[in-house]
Amino acid sequence: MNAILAPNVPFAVRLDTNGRSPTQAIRFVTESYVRMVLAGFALAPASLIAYLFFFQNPALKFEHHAFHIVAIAVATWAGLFVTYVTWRCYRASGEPLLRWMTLGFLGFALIYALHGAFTGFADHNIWLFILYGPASRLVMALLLLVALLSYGSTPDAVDRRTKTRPWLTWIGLFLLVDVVVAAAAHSPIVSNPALRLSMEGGALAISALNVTMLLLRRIRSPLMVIFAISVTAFGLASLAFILARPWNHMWWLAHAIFAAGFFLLSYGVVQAFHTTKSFSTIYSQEELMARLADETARTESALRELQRTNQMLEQLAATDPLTGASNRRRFVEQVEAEIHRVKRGGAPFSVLALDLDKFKSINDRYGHQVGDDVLKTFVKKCVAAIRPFDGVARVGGEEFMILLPQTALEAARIIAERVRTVIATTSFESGTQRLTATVSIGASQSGLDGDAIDEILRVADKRLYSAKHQGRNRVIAA
Ligand SMILES: Nc1nc2c(ncn2[C@@H]2O[C@H](COP(=O)(O)OP(=O)(O)OP(=O)(O)O)[C@@H](O)[C@H]2O)c(=O)[nH]1
Repeated sequence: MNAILAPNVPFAVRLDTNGRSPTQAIRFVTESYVRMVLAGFALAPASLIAYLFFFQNPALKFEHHAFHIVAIAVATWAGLFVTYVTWRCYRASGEPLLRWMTLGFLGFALIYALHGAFTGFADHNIWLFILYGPASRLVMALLLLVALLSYGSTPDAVDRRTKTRPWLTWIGLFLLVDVVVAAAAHSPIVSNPALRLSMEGGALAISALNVTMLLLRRIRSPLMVIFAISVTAFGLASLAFILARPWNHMWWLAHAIFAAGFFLLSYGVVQAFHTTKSFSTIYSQEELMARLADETARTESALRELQRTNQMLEQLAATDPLTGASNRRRFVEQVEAEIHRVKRGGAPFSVLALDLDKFKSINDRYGHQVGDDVLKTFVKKCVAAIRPFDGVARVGGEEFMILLPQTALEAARIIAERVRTVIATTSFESGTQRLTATVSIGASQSGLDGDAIDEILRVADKRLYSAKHQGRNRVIAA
């Protein structure tokens, strides 16, 4: 395998002509490809416009009033629906871009509705019917440009979002545009083609400016990419309307391009509605993945912390707070585990029962604090005298037990003797006090002295009390 792979390695490195690693090069190529695909997608209507411009038969027309009325009615209702969804997003996020987009959709719907409603006037006053189209596109293009200019601005305060008055003012303004267009359609200036062309050309220029600014500001969030493609479609639709004559194929194509852009933008709005209710803070897949990784790392570290805390709590719950030795509960668990191990064929274990001699008189003579210090030192000395895996437990006031896994009684006796000697030769210190103490120890072995925990501990206890009765400071193992 290596012989085959080896020549490929320098080849892969040679791919890197600009000092980029191969993965960066591939990334650059794929990102460029995606940009080209998006640009191609946005500009696809241009090829249709060019096709009709060069090959359209000027005699061909499709003048169908009912169809036009239905199409514009659908567009108007869709416009009002999108206005509502965009407004809901704005109410939630307060994003100024969404405020202006809501106004753009609302203005478009209120003006464009008359383009459909006045279809019947096409034969009497064509301008009354036609002019509402460019007027609605111009108004929407303007408001979408302002929307882009407000991209990334601070969200509006909640009380501002809920005010109805500004919305009513804007509705009034849009209705005024309706009236102005009707007046223009009845005035002599309407015969000047510059009127319609300036409105449509204005919409085209503003859409082009909008896309240029988007590209210059390098705004690449997923919804703003949709915004850019849609605005490009609006601009191209205006271009097609400029080149069209009412009812010819270019004219219908212009409607279709505009509708495509409109529905694409409405898709973006609904995406925002279902996610962050915002156009600027919706995340790309990469950002989401990075955030997910961050959150996962945070959760994992919190889990580790929780585990550490749980272990600490478990340790605390199983430990005697004064001496740090295991408590009775933990000791019993450990002995039971040993019993199971022995039952599975393991070597026997032994236990030692230890009781400090005449501890009451230490307390009486030196005080309780000194007694406490003696107990602490006693545990330390025991731990030092036994093996690391043997455990010391405090099972009563000055009563302790030591578990000696895999230890027969004779070995337990030797260990107990070592503990006894260490304690008897220790100088216990507490403040300025120095004192000595002794310990009595009883030992028992699993199997030999019983198989159940109660039996084994009882025998150890019995021997401990024999040690006491025989004069203390001694070990009894049989
Ligand atoms: N300082 C201190 N003393 C304790 C603690 N727990 C129990 N004691 C004392 O330990 C003493 C145990 O005394 P006894 O059970 O009479 O036995 P002893 O004096 O050790 O005599 P023998 O066991 O017969 O050798 C009592 O005085 C208890 O108050 C503790 O946590 N700290």
